[in-house]
Amino acid sequence: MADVTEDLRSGALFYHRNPRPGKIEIQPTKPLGNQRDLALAYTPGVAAACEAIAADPAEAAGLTSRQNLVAVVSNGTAVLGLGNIGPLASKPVMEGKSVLFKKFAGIDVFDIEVAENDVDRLVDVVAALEPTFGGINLEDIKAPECFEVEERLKARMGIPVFHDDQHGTAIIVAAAVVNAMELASKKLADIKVVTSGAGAAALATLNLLVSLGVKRENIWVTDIEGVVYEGRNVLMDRWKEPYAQRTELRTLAEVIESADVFIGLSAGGVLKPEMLQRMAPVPLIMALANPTPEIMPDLARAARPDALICTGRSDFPNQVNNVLCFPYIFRGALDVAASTINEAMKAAAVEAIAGLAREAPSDVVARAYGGEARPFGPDSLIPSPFDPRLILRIAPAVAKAAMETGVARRPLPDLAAYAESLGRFVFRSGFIMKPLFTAAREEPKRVIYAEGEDERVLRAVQAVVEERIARPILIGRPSVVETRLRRFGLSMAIGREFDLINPEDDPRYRDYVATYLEAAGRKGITPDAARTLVRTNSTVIGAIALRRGDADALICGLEGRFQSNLRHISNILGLAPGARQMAAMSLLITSKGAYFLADTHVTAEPTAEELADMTLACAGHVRRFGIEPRIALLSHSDFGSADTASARKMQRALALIQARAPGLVVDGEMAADTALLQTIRDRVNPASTLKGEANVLIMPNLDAANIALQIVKVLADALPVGPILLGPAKPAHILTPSVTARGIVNVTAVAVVEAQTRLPRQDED
Ligand SMILES: NC(=O)C1=CN([C@@H]2O[C@H](COP(=O)(O)OP(=O)(O)OC[C@H]3O[C@@H](n4cnc5c(N)ncnc54)[C@H](OP(=O)(O)O)[C@@H]3O)[C@@H](O)[C@H]2O)C=CC1
Ligand SMILES: CC(=O)C(=O)O
Ligand SMILES: [Mg+2]
Repeated sequence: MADVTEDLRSGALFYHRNPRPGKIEIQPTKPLGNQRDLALAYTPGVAAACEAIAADPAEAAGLTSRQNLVAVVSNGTAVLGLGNIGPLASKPVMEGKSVLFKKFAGIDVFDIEVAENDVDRLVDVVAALEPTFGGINLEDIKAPECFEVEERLKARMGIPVFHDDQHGTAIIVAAAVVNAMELASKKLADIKVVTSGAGAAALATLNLLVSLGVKRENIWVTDIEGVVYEGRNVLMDRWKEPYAQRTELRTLAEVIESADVFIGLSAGGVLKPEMLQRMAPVPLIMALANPTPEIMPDLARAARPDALICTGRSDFPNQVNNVLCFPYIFRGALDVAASTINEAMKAAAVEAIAGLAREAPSDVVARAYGGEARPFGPDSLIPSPFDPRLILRIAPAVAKAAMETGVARRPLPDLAAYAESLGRFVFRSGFIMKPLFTAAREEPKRVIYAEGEDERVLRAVQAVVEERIARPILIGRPSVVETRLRRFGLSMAIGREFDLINPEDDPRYRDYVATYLEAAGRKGITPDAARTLVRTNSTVIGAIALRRGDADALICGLEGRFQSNLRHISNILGLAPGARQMAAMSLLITSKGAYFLADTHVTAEPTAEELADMTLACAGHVRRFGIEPRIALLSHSDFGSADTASARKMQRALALIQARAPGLVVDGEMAADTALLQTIRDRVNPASTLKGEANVLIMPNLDAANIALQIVKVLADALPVGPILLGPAKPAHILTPSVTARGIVNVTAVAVVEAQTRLPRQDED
């Protein structure tokens, strides 16, 4: 493998071998834990599902996984740019495509490698798979056979058939061309396009570009035989024929003269630096062969500093790869049960992808690329594959186009709701956070961010502004904030979308010192210390601003220790009426559901009274998520099975809680599995007042809570939200240094809703 380092090669082999061979497995989606499940899933119960489908084939969509199942089919004749390596050797690529379908769009895939090169027989094999699948993705089948295979399958099958190397590639190349021509101020109708390659990807790309306005007479095609010209009879076919030029020119080196766009979909290294010299000003060079591009970007850049350069690889800017398209075009098609993927659906995908690149980059993109996400420009012509907005934009656009062109068998009643529902594939926090975002948007509050110069805060604040959930106030130096906004390509501006407190120069400085001394003068803060801290400690500044009513909520904690931030907040804000101490609740969003844990960050050994306080405070917060709390007081002991001090403490806490909030669903002390599984609870204590799975887990001490939080977070790949600070007089949250921008946005929504509806006194629950 040229241009793939030995390090990457051995790393890839290790990756594929360990911890078990391959990249994908199949998981059941229903329990099969007992005799009854067996009778439902298999015989005799399964007969009911079979009969329903026999009576009405449309029932298959609701009774089987077919509607979310795609076949990635290859015969291994044009595997990447590796050529005809056969179906077995193609399997790693097909498994890879399957993983991408699943990870990016939640689509299940069987990869099907077929040892068959005869077009008739290959068509028969694939067509016969129709009962199994909701869609067919043909992959790495060489031209010209691939054209006929696809055409005939489309005619025969009632489900989408999509040759990814043709159309996935065409769509993403077209999006990049559209954007590049905008940057270069060139019109599609005027540009000269030259290809290297006249295969599946190249010809489909040219067909799409022609439909978008590129003139056929301005297109010059070359392949292994050189220029495709009128009268050539070697390696010609009816798909190349429309691009044959009446010309004496015979080589790529000749036809590249004055070209605006080079599209390489052939083989590594065929484009030479001297050829680039002769291209038009601001040429677009798309060297898309995998794994080795037609020219390496550094060589191209050296030859043409003004060029816009794309490759198919993830290790260079502008990765033009069909992964940006195929998961999402299928998502949209499957979700409306489209009978086909037609031209309108492809055009919608081009427009969605091109448009997305022109939006400001998201924080998730930035994280995936180590802070290297760029705003729209020469090095960011198209979105990155990790842009979470791809699915949100492409799938609805495709579904809409399918509906408008009458190929959607199950049109969606509400496209906006559909687009929103796709968030589940992106932010696992999307659904559970939804009620808070909606509520926050109804009455945005002023939220102050202590670490206003931090990249994550800036990216989060851009999202907060776009989501319209708060009016942000950043603590930071204006020059630093402005420079960083520019560097990260964020469009918001000081005074327009957000306000700033400059710690080095703020007219309210004296007032803030006075407020600080009034709040904390009797808590060991001397006037000298107050003057210094009000200049240097952003948590102190933020808390004072909150106390004075200059803001409605505070978010801090990206810097400094949790306990020291907590001390400042306690000193300056004090406790809410009825609260006896602070506590922290953390939300963990797992694939099994959402769980709230307390006290994960504040009190090392809470008393029974403190546990009762925090439980009631947690219950109030959990309801803000639209969730009815089902609370378990956890212990090593199960309903009295052990007579230890900590078990007795939890029992006492239960009595206190029940006395103060008789209606609350709470029980304990119990073990964690008893809390989470009704079946165990039925056995251990059938009389438990807790029914169903607990969603609020109160831990006996800080160690247990924090350790459980971190273990579940890591092992279950759970998404944490919080910590959510319980007990301060005004909404203030101390995040942890590892928080992400998305985490900051989530806690902002929590804080805004909290500011809108301060908790009732804890014993009013
Ligand atoms: N970045 C991306 O997303 C994608 C990239 N690709 C890449 O594009 C390339 C082609 O894929 P695909 O269209 O599926 O394959 P095909 O086999 O259908 O087409 C290959 C084409 O390249 C031509 N070709 C091969 N070697 C040379 C050469 N040395 N000089 C000029 N032309 C040559 C072939 O010519 P002939 O037929 O005359 O031999 C043929 O026209 C691969 O490298 C693949 O990895 C493909 C899909 C997506
Ligand atoms: C990306 C891809 O599909 C290919 O190179 O074949
Ligand atoms: Mg391919």
